[in-house]
Amino acid sequence: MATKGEVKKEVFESAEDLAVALAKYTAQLSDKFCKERGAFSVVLSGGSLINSLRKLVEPPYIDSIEWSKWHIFWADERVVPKDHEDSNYKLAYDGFLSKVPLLPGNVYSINDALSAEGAAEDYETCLRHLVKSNVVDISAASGFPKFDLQLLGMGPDGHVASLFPGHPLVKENEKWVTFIKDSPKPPPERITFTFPVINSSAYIALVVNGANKAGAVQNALGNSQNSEKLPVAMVSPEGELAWFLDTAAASKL
Ligand SMILES: O=C(O)[C@H](O)[C@@H](O)[C@H](O)[C@H](O)COP(=O)(O)O
Repeated sequence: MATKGEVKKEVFESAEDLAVALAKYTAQLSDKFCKERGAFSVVLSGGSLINSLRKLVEPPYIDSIEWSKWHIFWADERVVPKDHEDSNYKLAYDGFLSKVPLLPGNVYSINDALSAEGAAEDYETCLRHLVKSNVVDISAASGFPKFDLQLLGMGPDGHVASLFPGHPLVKENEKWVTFIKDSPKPPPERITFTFPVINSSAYIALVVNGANKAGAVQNALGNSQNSEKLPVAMVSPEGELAWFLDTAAASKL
């Protein structure tokens, strides 16, 4: 069990080693939460993270994980139809979700018929129902939903979810889910979890690879004195933060 506020960091020689370790970590947490709560709430983001989850769809995990107890959410989603190439849902579905026996009703994608603002409100309403029914835990400390595991990537600029450096959304501290219409990374319209929701998590895995991310990793984990904190450096869950880095991303540490 994690110590409150514990930060772990592991650096992997290859993408393969990282994927193996991430699958093991996720499967162990799945066991723990399925036993303790009868459910496992898992938050995905987009990007290369989905490929890093590829070992979960293979033995032994494909057979040993209690997939019917998983509930899948998105830390951020682009406001595009679910079959659009830019959709984080489509990315996750094609690369991961369609390959494991989840219950379709346990996959909480955004309502793609709504505007960005409407979709964010609708997603927050959905989360509030799931907190009431105990599918999603609530943090006694913050009053925000407490997801069992958030699997987050990071952009080269240090963004996490759709919380970008210097953007006012980084400071949102009331809403659970909000929207952005001027994302510096296309597409411009997205919905995103806010920092209080990210930081109420029981476990967060930050999965980061590539030399173009070394500076942002240094900002979060190194001794960068005068640089302003990037969003990734504000990730500080109630529970455990585990960094999964490749050697290139860790090269400035
Ligand atoms: O909607 C998005 O744009 C993604 O969710 C985004 O937040 C992603 O996780 C990072 O940009 C890392 O992406 P890579 O791992 O592909 O660099």
